[in-house]
Amino acid sequence: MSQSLPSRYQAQLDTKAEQLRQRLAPFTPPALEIHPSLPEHYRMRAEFRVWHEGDALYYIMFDQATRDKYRVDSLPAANQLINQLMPAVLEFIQFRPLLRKKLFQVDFLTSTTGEAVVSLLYHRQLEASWEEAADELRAALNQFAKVSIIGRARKQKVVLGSEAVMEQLEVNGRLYKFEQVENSFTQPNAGINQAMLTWASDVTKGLSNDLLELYCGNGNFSLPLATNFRRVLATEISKTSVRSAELNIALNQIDNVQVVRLAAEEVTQAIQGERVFRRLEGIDLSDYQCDTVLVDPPRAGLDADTLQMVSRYPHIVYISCNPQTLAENLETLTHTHHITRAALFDQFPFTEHTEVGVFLSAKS
Ligand SMILES: C[S@@+](CC[C@H](N)C(=O)[O-])C[C@H]1O[C@@H](n2cnc3c(N)ncnc32)[C@H](O)[C@@H]1O
Repeated sequence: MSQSLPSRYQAQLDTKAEQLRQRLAPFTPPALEIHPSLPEHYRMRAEFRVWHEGDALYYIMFDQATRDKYRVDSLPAANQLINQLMPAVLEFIQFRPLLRKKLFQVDFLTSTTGEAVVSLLYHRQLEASWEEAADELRAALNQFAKVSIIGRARKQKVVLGSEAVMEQLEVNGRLYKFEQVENSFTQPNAGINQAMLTWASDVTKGLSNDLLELYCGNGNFSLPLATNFRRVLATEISKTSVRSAELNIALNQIDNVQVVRLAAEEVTQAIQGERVFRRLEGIDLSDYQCDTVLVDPPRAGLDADTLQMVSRYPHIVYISCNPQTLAENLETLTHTHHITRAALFDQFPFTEHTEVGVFLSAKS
């Protein structure tokens, strides 16, 4: 008899937890805290290639191992809204050449508040008649949610509605509003994101002075953590995300977070006084007393200079989407720090991906 979904879910989580325990074992962490996800319908965004075959039109994805394409009519990992929008988009487009011609990809970005941005990507330029047809599609999809449509082609972007969804996440009983912009980084699993924010808030409770944050995205961690610190200096490389973080600070009426567009490598240069940045005009770095640093880097982890810089802070919160590069960085960080908390966040159930949070304190 085949296993039920809850027991298959638990089995995959147990495997991930065991693999992570083994990977972290050389660094003698405390007991691993485990944050399970919903077993399905947890993804707030999804991207599909579109396959044209005669009159037929369907979504495809690619097998990670073989790169073979396979047809996708629904995606259990994606939330209900995406699963409603998926067939509705294709049915509408199938016999409308204006919308269908040279369409090669459809992206869905949704929020728990019932908003969606559907992006249609084309290998052709989009004319005014495309816009009229896309408006009709938007009206048809509005029965499911507040839907915006974006048409993308080479050097062209047409926005019908908004480029973003407005997400709401609850951390320690407070609701935070986050603008999440199409085509820029946002955490895909809203429930797990909420768990990560609550965990980061918990591990930094009782710390004093200021927080330095690298890779802050749209201010996802910056805003909920602002209550634990006197001030937060949050940095990020992407212009879109920095603009979004600034908007999110205003939306949530938070007055102790400053966002600056700086790559992690540039933060190191600025802090060490090696380079002066116009983007830091009006900000006196020596005014900040950052005893804590939070990093949430891409899969590559921290570069050598950032790693050295981070290791000089008494407290480090490290959020990682790649246990392998986390372990490589921990080989350096555990010379000066020990791990006082470690958590597995099952951001991507039934995949080989594991999200990890580690809190380190300087050895006395
Ligand atoms: C894993 S995401 C985390 C974003 C954010 N902390 C969140 O929770 O949504 C990594 C972020 O790092 C940014 N990034 C990538 N390379 C960077 C670099 N060299 N310096 C600074 N930020 C970078 C990306 O734009 C992205 O927003």
